[in-house]
Amino acid sequence: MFDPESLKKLAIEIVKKSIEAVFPDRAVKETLPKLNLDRVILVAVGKAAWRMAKAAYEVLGEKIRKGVVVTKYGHSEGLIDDFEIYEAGHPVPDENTIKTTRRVLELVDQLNENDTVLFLLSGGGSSLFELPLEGVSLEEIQKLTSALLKSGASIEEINTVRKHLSQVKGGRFAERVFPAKVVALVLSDVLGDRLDVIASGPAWPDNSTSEDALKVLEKYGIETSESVKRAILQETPKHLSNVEIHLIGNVQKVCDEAKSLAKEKGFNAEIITTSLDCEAREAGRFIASIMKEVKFKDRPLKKPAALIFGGETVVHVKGNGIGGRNQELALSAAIALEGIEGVILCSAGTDGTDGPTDAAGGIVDGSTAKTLKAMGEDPYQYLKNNDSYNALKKSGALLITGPTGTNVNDLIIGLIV
Ligand SMILES: Nc1ncnc2c1ncn2[C@@H]1O[C@H](COP(=O)(O)OP(=O)(O)O)[C@@H](O)[C@H]1O
Ligand SMILES: O=C(O)[C@@H](CO)OP(=O)(O)O
Ligand SMILES: [Mg+2]
Repeated sequence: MFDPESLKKLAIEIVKKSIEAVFPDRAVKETLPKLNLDRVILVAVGKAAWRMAKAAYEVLGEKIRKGVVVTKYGHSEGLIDDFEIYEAGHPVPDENTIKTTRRVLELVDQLNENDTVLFLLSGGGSSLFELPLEGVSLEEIQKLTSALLKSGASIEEINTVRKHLSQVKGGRFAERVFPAKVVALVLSDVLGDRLDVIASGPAWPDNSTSEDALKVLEKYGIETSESVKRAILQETPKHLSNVEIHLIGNVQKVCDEAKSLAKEKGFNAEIITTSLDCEAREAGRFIASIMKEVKFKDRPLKKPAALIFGGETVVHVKGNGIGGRNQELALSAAIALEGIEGVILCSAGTDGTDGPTDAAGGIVDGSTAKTLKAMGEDPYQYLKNNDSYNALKKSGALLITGPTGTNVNDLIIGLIV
């Protein structure tokens, strides 16, 4: 039915088309017309900010009085009318983050109760939209962010800390906009779609407390200064009266699309989970074990089968290699699938940038590990050193899409024939 090359092409096609289904322009254009907005100040923040802003401009045009966009380096695609377009640091904030956030606050400070801020929010916003509380320096925030990212802490834990050190996170941006109104369109890259966790919830009441934040630092043994601890004790807002939020895209949507595409191609398809959140290498091995079950025992699905997973695994980085959670998951699966024919696994970050690399993820089969060994390389050593990027590069198993403009977690599909 499928030779290895056509199976690989099919897997890539399903992943790419599924990601296209959650492109921000489609999601914004479906929602905006229903909101009857006029004379808005547009603020777009996150990895998908540029495309969300462009789509909003195409729908609202002159109804937008002013537009400010801040996104990750390399993620803006030119001018949008007379909007102010900025790029800043991700996943660690930098000087441009601070400069742009000050500019946004300067704009919203001039608003009154008759004004509306159209807030287009997507993942990555925690690093791209930040102004630390008084007494906390950018350097301290940068150090804390890097330590938290490497610690294996979940995004919910990371953002619990970040919300308690910021003038714009944990609902404080909506507070600053008051008495003007915030209408927010949100692309979720957080499992369970918690609105106070996505991009650290700038326009949503914070469900976490100062105590929760201190507990996260203790749990991961992360040292901080006295001034940071004092800042954390300032509690975030728990109620907001000026916010309307619309969730316009998430990992469920991208998995639904993958399932229907796989079924169209004649596969028995099932979404196994949309909340995959364990260590990437364990996920890779476990998914490979289910793929073997289908291959040799036709369960839980009969061949030809498509297993679909959504979520956001974590990587506890100990080695000094380069990679990302999708690349690490793919390499781990490749090791477990070695020698098995008629299986392919593709794992991709929907934003197109997996970890600090230019890859979206990896696409592996039963020959990937063998290819590395034939070069005298040991796939397991690469995994141990968190060097999945180089292992997949050497074996021609990197998945490159370029920044996709969207950001709704990770999509993994396993095809078995
Ligand atoms: N060498 C590596 N191997 C595997 N994962 C890594 C490596 N370096 C960083 N990471 C992981 O990449 C994550 C950040 O990647 P990124 O794709 O930018 O996340 P997101 O898309 O959620 O912003 C970090 O949480 C870290 O755990
Ligand atoms: O900005 C953030 O807080 C997170 C979650 O929304 O996004 P990312 O993991 O892409 O940095
Ligand atoms: Mg990413």
